[in-house]
Amino acid sequence: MERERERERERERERRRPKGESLPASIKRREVPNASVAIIKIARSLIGTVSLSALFLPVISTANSCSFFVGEVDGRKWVAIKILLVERFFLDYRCNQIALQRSSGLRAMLFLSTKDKIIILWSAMSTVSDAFLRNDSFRSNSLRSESFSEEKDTGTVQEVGCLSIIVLGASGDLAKKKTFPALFHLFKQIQYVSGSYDSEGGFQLLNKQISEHELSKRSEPGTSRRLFYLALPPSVYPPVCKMIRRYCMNQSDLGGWTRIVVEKPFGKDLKTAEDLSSQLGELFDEKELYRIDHYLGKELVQNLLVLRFANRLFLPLWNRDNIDSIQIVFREDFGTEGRGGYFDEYGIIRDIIQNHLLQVLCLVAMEKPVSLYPEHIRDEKVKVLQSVIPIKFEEVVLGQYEGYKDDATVSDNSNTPTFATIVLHIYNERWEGVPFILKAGKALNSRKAEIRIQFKDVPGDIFESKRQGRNEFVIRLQPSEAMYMKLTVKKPGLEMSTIQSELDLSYGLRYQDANIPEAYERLILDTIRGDQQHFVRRDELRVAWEIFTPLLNSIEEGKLKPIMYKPGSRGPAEADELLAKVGYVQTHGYIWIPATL
Ligand SMILES: NC(=O)C1=CN([C@@H]2O[C@H](COP(=O)(O)OP(=O)(O)OC[C@H]3O[C@@H](n4cnc5c(N)ncnc54)[C@H](OP(=O)(O)O)[C@@H]3O)[C@@H](O)[C@H]2O)C=CC1
Ligand SMILES: O=C1O[C@H](COP(=O)(O)O)[C@@H](O)[C@H](O)[C@H]1O
Repeated sequence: MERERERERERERERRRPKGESLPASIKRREVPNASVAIIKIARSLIGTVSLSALFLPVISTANSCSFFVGEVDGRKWVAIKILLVERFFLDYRCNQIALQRSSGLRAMLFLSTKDKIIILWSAMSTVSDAFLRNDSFRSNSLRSESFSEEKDTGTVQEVGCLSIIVLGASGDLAKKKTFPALFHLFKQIQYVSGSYDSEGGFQLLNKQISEHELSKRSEPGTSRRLFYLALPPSVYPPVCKMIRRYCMNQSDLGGWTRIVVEKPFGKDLKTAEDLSSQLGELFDEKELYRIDHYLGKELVQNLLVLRFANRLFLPLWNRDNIDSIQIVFREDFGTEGRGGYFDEYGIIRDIIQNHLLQVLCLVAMEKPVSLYPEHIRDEKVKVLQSVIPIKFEEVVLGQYEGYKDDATVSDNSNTPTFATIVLHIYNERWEGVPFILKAGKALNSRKAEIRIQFKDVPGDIFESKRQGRNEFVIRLQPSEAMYMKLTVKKPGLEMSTIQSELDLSYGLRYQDANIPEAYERLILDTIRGDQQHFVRRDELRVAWEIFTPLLNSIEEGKLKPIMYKPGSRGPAEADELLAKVGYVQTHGYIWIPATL
């Protein structure tokens, strides 16, 4: 109540405050409701070539109101725009864009006194952008331009050309479920062109249609941007990419580009993945290829680096001295549902573990990157993967749910696992001896994805609290994003006894007004920005396959067989036994009581 009253008082103070008050004399604030055009005009007149590209327009025009701040420091003009009711991502993106346009101006702004209103405003936007600003704004311009390679790619040329996103595989399951909803949410404009993937005429027609579209948008030759999204089976990637290379490349010498987004599965094992990489590598540079893994676009996955490296609290704890085991878990409460044919060829290890869970493992286990520059992050991910030692088959439990083979598209004697628990070990200074347990299953009793970090027992425990359970730090990726730390506390009351409780950061409660974007929306925007941080690099992919290929071969040869489990169960009991064997201690009697406001 008191907090609410204080907030109300603050709102009232804000209402009464004359506009511009408490800003330095050289800074003016203007309120502009629904003002995309006005903002662009004013920004242009102020700092010349501000490019608020097509991407910004829908964002700004859907915002409820915009405030922008203009100022002059040491004779240099700058502008900062605050858009209300817009997702955090766009704020970050916009900040970057302004930084790109006038990095000297922005830095001048940040060099103002920390009590300055502007800094408070920017910090208030979001912790992530705050961290970004603090980390990045004081870096050299060359590093910044590397991080946001649009600028690097295009030199001094602004990206103003027409943007076309071409989805190949438009009638498929992935396009329907993920790609189109994300694109529609972002751009609300979709045209459909039909043609065959192996016909030259089809791609010539496609090129004609895109060119006409670009002309209709008055895009200067050389500036247009074409993003090809391959929502296709990997077998057709090479022929389709050849056609794109031959018939659909745009003239890109004035800041335009062509980029290719490829979906998993990137191959079936080390050899097929490497063959595919080589074939695509002959047609496109690595910087043109975006291997998408949508788990890297999830809010709490993107939070991992901030959590680990922006919080002093975790730095000394995050290692073998304190952590006993780490689980990365994916559970789905439905089966293959019409995707049996695809799934039977790939199985749960290729579908979920080799990509999504392994990517999460990288972010949990990697060392601190030199900077947030995408290549520095991906270098660290590769290093941690290279430190994974060969999987021991006795530390693997496979399962298949009863009824899986009833699907007409699944072979009657299928050996394909729909469930797997696999223990990985990372042989380095930080993690030797800590099991990383990757668990994934379909048709289980619940749907969730989480990271569970279990700490070691307290040495010399005078409270004997270990019987209450160990400390666990849980990062729940979905559903209902949350981070919570299970702690032992004194049971409230006269008695000196202990109970399990939690420090709980439930996103739904803490960030009630925040709109968490879909993973695909973020990643598509990243491809347009040219930011490859959240995409899988070729060498990363190769090591990921090196880790799992021997196990996959043994399953294919029938040397390892899945244990049957009931749909709607926890999966094979042997999986929980394996967990106990590698040291996981389940907490009993812990009851979570959700907080209320
Ligand atoms: N902010 C929030 O939303 C919070 C929510 N909670 C909720 O409180 C509940 C309890 O939390 P918590 O203790 O962390 O999670 P759970 O009790 O769900 O699971 C804890 C661990 O025990 C394992 N486990 C569960 N059942 C068995 C079993 N029968 N045999 C062997 N292992 C088992 C789980 O495996 P597996 O991963 O396979 O299920 C998991 O590793 C959960 O529902 C949680 O979501 C708690 C705190 C905060
Ligand atoms: O990549 C895949 O992911 C989905 C699960 O995605 P989520 O974002 O809902 O967790 C899974 O159902 C599918 O089998 C797999 O191919």
